[in-house]
Amino acid sequence: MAIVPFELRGKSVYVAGHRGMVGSALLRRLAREDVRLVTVDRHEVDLCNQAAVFDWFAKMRPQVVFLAAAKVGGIAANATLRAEFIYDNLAIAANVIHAAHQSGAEKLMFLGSSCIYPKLAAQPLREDSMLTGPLEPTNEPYAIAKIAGIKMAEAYRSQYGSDFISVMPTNLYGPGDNYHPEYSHVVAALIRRFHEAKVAGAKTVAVWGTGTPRREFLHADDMADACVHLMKTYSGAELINIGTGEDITIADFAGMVADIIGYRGEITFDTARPDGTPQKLLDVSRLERLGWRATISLEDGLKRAYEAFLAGAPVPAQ
Ligand SMILES: NC(=O)C1=CN([C@@H]2O[C@H](COP(=O)(O)OP(=O)(O)OC[C@H]3O[C@@H](n4cnc5c(N)ncnc54)[C@H](OP(=O)(O)O)[C@@H]3O)[C@@H](O)[C@H]2O)C=CC1
Ligand SMILES: C[C@H]1O[C@H](OP(=O)(O)OP(=O)(O)OC[C@H]2O[C@@H](n3cnc4c(=O)[nH]c(N)nc43)[C@H](O)[C@@H]2O)[C@@H](O)[C@@H](O)C1=O
Repeated sequence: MAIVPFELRGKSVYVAGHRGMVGSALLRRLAREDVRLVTVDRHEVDLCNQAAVFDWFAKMRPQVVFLAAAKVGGIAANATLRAEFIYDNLAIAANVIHAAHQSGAEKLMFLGSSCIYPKLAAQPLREDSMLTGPLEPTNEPYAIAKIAGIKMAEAYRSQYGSDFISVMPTNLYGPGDNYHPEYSHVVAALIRRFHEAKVAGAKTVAVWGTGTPRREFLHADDMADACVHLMKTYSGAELINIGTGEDITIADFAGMVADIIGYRGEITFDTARPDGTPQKLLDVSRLERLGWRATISLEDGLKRAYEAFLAGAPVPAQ
């Protein structure tokens, strides 16, 4: 995994999805770089609208693109809104990747997800395990759309020589997360639920599933730093996992969140809710060979995420 330097300095950099958790973390991180940041709000350009995306790219011609925009959600959102997850994420990937090619973007980073790996692939998950087995059913539509984006980036590199790279983040959390009571990811869901239980003096809190699945959690600010690092150092068709290299059971994680929030009641497990993938710990050896490691510990990251939650960080409309 050779380092291929890419100069960001002085470039126009478009962050697609700039209002989201990762996108806003990218804006914070890129503020430390000498770049010209370019963003466009969803009501101006819906990235599912091909003509609008093509027109905007033809006008703005961003030199560098971080494609963080997507329809995103936790296990219940993915299992329920299956058509929205596949349509929106296919459309966003196809429109933005093609527009970046048409407008001559120098480099593009596509954000995939760890759910693209087979449900029961060997752990830790290596990048070359993609498409070697069946996917986790709850998020298959989303995963298929993400795999299509990955394959698009690869195909444009092959046919046109486009410097389009794909990264596979693990589960993420942090400021600007989505706290929707049903559709959020587990970190945001438990922060909100334990906080509300503490405030209400509730005796018990139900955590979904059996508590036995294992998950790896990376703070959004670490994620943004890794993305900028890889944009500056990596060029190739191979995927790069982005994670911490450590995981925890949902049961132990729930206990950690309860302790940080100060909830002292009982934790129960609602096994009518799905567990999803039993484990999805990423092999981060490629990332480490490219010179990056996570720096925000789960405990410190959760404390920061809870502070952001309490400070009323933007919580998207329900
Ligand atoms: N969160 C996680 O645990 C993980 C996330 N990822 C990936 O990281 C990336 C960022 O995720 P995250 O920040 O958590 O997601 P968020 O939902 O916080 O942000 C997604 C952003 O995409 C924008 N967006 C969605 N659809 C459209 C559209 N049709 N047109 C324009 N903008 C649109 C949203 O805009 P608006 O706010 O205006 O709706 C939002 O700003 C995604 O590609 C996701 O797949 C990968 C692994 C884990
Ligand atoms: C990032 C990744 O995120 C999704 O996959 P996931 O990791 O399974 O998603 P999750 O964060 O929602 O759940 C993780 C685990 O947590 C348990 N769990 C407990 N209690 C709650 C709870 O209250 N809410 C949620 N959502 N989960 C809970 C839940 O039972 C499961 O075992 C993909 O759809 C896809 O989007 C993707 O790529």
